[in-house]
This record gives sequence, C-alpha cells and structure tokens, in this order.
Amino acid sequence: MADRVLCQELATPGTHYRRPKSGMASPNMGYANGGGSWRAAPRHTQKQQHQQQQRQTTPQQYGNSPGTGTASGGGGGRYVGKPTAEESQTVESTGAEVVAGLPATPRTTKQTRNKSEEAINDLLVRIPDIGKLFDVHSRIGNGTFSTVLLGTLRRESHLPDSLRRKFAIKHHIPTSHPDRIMKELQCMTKMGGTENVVGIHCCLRCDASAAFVMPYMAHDRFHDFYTRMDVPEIRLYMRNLLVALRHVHKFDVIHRDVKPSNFLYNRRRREFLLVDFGLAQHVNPPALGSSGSSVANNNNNNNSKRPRERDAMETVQQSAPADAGLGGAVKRMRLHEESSKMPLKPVNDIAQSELQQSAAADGSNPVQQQPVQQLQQQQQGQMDQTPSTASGSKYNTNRNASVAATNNAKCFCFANPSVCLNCLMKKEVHASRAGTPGYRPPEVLLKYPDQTTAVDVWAAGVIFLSIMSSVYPFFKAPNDFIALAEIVTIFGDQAIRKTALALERMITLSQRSRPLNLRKLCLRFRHRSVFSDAKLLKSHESVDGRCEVCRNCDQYFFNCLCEDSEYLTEPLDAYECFPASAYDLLHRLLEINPHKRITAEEALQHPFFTAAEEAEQADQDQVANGTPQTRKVRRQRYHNHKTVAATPEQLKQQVALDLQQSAINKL
Ligand SMILES: Nc1ncnc2c1ncn2[C@@H]1O[C@H](COP(=O)(O)OP(=O)(O)OP(=O)(O)O)[C@@H](O)[C@H]1O
Repeated sequence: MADRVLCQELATPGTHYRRPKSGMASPNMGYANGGGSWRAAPRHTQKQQHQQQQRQTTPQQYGNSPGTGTASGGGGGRYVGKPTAEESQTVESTGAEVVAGLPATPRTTKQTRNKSEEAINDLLVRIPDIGKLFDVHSRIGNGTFSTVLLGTLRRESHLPDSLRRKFAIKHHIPTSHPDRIMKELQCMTKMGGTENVVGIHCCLRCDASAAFVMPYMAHDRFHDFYTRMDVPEIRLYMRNLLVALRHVHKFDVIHRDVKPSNFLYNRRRREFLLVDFGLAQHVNPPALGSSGSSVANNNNNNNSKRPRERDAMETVQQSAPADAGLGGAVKRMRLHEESSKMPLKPVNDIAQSELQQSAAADGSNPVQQQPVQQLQQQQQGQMDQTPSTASGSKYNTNRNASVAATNNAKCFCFANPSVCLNCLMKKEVHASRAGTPGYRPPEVLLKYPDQTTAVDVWAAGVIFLSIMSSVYPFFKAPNDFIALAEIVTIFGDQAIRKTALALERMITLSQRSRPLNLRKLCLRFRHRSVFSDAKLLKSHESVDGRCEVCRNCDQYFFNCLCEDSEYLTEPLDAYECFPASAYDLLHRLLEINPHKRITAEEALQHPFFTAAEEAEQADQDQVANGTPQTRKVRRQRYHNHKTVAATPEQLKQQVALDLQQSAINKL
C-alpha cells in the first residue's frame, strides 16, 4: 500500500548524502512504487527526473513567421508589426511564446514553426469563414481537445499593430463532442467577460469543427514567475484567482480544471484571466432521495472527457485498475447522456451575444449532504475503498434491483481472481474525476459522487502551495492511488481516514503516517539549497558518519518536517518570508474534508488579504491626512507580517493578532 509517498523533490536533489547505516528510509527515496514499498530513487536519478521535467517544460517558442495566416486569405494574413516590449514577454501554457506582434527575427525552430503553420492551415481549411474574418498569426496554446491561435480582424489590417485588436481563437478538434463544446460555450456566455473570467465574442462552426473567438490576453508563463513573486504579488495573484472562482461558483459551476496554465496572468499589467471551461460542470442539485430518481443529474457529471491527462467520468468499478496498470493509456470516454443534449444555438445568435453578464448569481451553493452511498468495493492491490453504509442512493443503475438484498452481503473477492457475485450485484458509483492530475482533491480521488465547488478551491490551494514552496508541479503522481498517497504523506493518514468516513467512503492504508508541517515544508523547499547543503549534514553527523533519519518524513532529523517533531531541527525563522496568515489560508484551502474547506468567498475575507488591504488603506489615509510617519508604520507592519509562528497554536495566535491589527488599523 503506497500510503507514504514523498512528493516530488521532497528529497532534495543535487547534494550527495551518505545513506544512513541505520537501515531507515533515506531522504534519497522518492516515490513509492505501485506496490507501495519504498523505491530508492538515488539523487542522481531524481536529478535526472528533474532535468527531464525541466526539458519537458522548456519553452518552445512559436513566433509567427511572416508567411503564416495567409493560407486562405491572401496577403491580408501577413502580420508585420514588431512586438511591443510587453507583448514579447507573453507566453502560453505549453511554454510557447506568444508574440502578439510580428517577430522581426523568428526565434522558433523549424519544427515548431511548422506545427504552428499546420494548426493555422487546419483551422482555415476546416472553418473557412475564419479566414474571411481573421488573420491568423500563430499558435499560442495547445491542449488535448483544442488548439488556441492568435488572430486579428482582417478589416483592421490597415491599422498599426498596436491598434489591432487581438483574439484568441480556440479551435476544437473535430472529435470533441458537441455537448462538451456547447457547455463550454454556455459557461463563457453566461459567466464570462467579468471578474477575471474569460468571455467570448463569437463561435463559428463548420460541419464538425467549431472555434471560439475570445479576447486575447497576453500573459506570462507560470514557470517564469512563480518563484519570483514577493508576498504582495502572491497576495494579488491569489486574490484574483479567488475572485474568478467566487464568480464561477456563484453560478454553482465547478470549473474542474483550475491550474496555472488555465489562469493567465500578465505581470506588467496586473491582469488575470481564468480560461478553459472545457471540463466545467454544474454542481449536482440536491438528491431527490428515492432510488434512481436522479440518474439524469448524475449524468450531468459526465459532460466532458479528456483522453490523455484528464479523465472524466468513470464508474468506480472500472476506473482505477486500468489507469494504474496502463499508466493512463486506457481511457474511457463515455460521452454524454441524455441530460446534456441541448441544441446548439444558431451561430449568429451566439456571435451577437457579447458576453452578457446577465445570469443572476444568487450566491446559494446547494452543497448537498449526500445521502448514503451504496456499497462498492475495489481491490486495487494498494488500497481498498468500500463504502461503509448502504441505502437508497440516487446513483442507481440497471443493477439496482437487488441492491437492498446485496448491500450488506459479504464480499468474497479477497484472494479470488474474480469479482464475487455480491460485489457484481452492487450499484455502480458515478464520481467525476475530470481534472488535471496533481490538482484533484481528496474527494475526487476517493471517488465521492457529490462533488462541489470545493474541488476548485483545493486546486487553488495546490497552486498556492506551489508558489509558497517553489515547487511546480507540486503533486505529480502517475495514478489516483499514488496521488492519494501523496496527500496522505503530507496531511497524515488520520485526516484522510476521517474524511473518507465523513464521505462514506472507506480507505484502507497499510501504515500510519503523521502529518507534516506545511510551514516547514514550504520553507524547506524554498530554501532547498541551504537545507541540503553537504556541510549542514556534516555538522550533524555523528563521529561514525551516521545521521538519523525521521521515520515518518524520511528526512534527516535536523530537517524533520513532521508537525510534532521529536527532533531539534534547524531553525527556519531566518528564512521566513510569509505572514502567518498565509500558512493559515494554505491550510484552509487544502482542507482535506470538502465540507469543511473554505469557500472562495470566505477565502477572500481571510486575514491574508484583509489585513494587508486594511494596512494599505490606513497608509493611504495617513498620506491623505499628511501624517509623516507612513514609512515607519509600513515598516512596522512589514515587521508584523514577518512575525513567525512555528506551531499550529502560534499560527492561530498570529492570525488572531493579524485580525486585531487590522481592527486597530480600522480605528
Ligand atoms: N483568451 C486567451 N488569451 C490568451 N491565451 C489564451 C487564451 N485562452 C487560452 N489561451 C492559451 O491557450 C492555452 C490552452 O487553452 P485552453 O486551456 O482553453 O485549451 P485546452 O485545449 O482546454 O488546453 P488544456 O487541455 O491544456 O487545458 C492556455 O493555457 C493559454 O496559454
């Protein structure tokens, strides 16, 4: 059982540590393997992995060559301006540089340029109207189900570059299901264009191909800024992300794919944009109680599927073994049930709708307390999940006839090469797992059917964790079981067990694991070069060259990350760069239990944001009143914010102090 998996880079790469002779696990050990035992990952291997990762994420640059964009449009497609300073630093999620103006000297390889041209040609051939309306310049993003290209209006081609409006044209691949495209479109028309949520200008369709025309936002690449932001900028980034989520959640919509590449950020202009509603889903309305009555609602979850990274709806009984065994190669795409079939609006209707912010947001969040889940059981080698109770679940399927009779029946699967009859008779559980690996919350990994907007809040927490720890991606597991094990490693087994119980899921773990301290984790990662220094190890080694390793976190004792560490660890205060409230917010965003997790709305009221806002306000007031002490006050506040809280108790006290401080500031 792989319930203790050290997340990536926990063992610090780059320094050579002697293996402890005590026989304890070494910090050089990285992932647990599929069977749950620790697999040694020597430092050089980790380094290689890291380098490989770096290579994978090395920016590919796609400039638009002067010839692009003219496939069907004659000379009008040439885009011959120079990039502005701002534009030339913009990037796309796959690492491609988006040169919004024409690069004087294309900096792309031939291969990437070809890909960009291929994408342009493909779009213009499949939807010829695009070529009549737009000059398409380059590919700016490439996802599983779409390619995003940069376009400008042909009728504005006579204007100087700086005056030509830019558009992001999202070209859906023809195999994308119309319902999925329709839902994405509906999300954007209903919610977009405000509060950092991407809007849509129009949608063009020709036969099986569809393209969205969205406002283009030049943006920076997460890779380039996540380690460079100071606290005010982190605050700004997180606030804007939460503002976007609050807006989306007001519509009872779960974005389901919150990750850095879907939250665009233009550092210079301080602009933000949440994009990609391809996996968005409506929160299930409250259960009707009677068996089988809400199957259609449940089916709403199945609205979007991604065959590669993002796996959407699968039945619990099918999903995990295939994933685990085949590394994600086998993906089922059960596209669309009757509830999601809606006629597409005529193109013109959509084109005219310039992002009305019409839909009333009542703010209610019908987070339903889920009725009892039906029994289901899996034997996955590493982990069993068995719902603890049985009764009238709304997720009945055609197998529901004998449910009452079989729910409490004994299971005979164990040690048998087949699923026992009793288990075969159990109802299927439909739980969406749409989303990007690494950002899936515990409830998704536990296959809890009644997922809410808390799914997005967890993902925001993972982004925050990446920023605070300077580790991106933070979680990187090959399948959902290891993903869950990574979470267990950090948050401890108790938290997961309790949540599983609260969600009426059962999780069996082979060993216990105490939680790590998030502050220690962040600072230890952030300053990995310091804490992994060979000299530091040397200074802690005994005369015979041994150094004790913590059995729980597998770090050398002086770097122990455990919440309740029994060791005297290296002091971290000197390296502190965050206010205590940042850790508190991180804890709340990454609350294991989705029912207890903070909402985006609440998070925006957290002292991490409010204390700073009020401090700023007080500063402004003082300036307005001509008080000469502004700088001193600011310094004092900065000092306050730097105050360190080492334990959870101190952390709470610190947050209370922050609150007090903000109350004083108000006065
Ligand atoms: N409005 C926009 N302005 C600028 N760039 C954009 C815009 N929309 C999308 N992009 C770029 O295109 C990339 C892919 O867009 P999007 O996520 O919508 O496509 P996708 O096919 O769903 O991708 P993925 O499968 O990776 O999520 C984004 O990460 C971003 O870099």
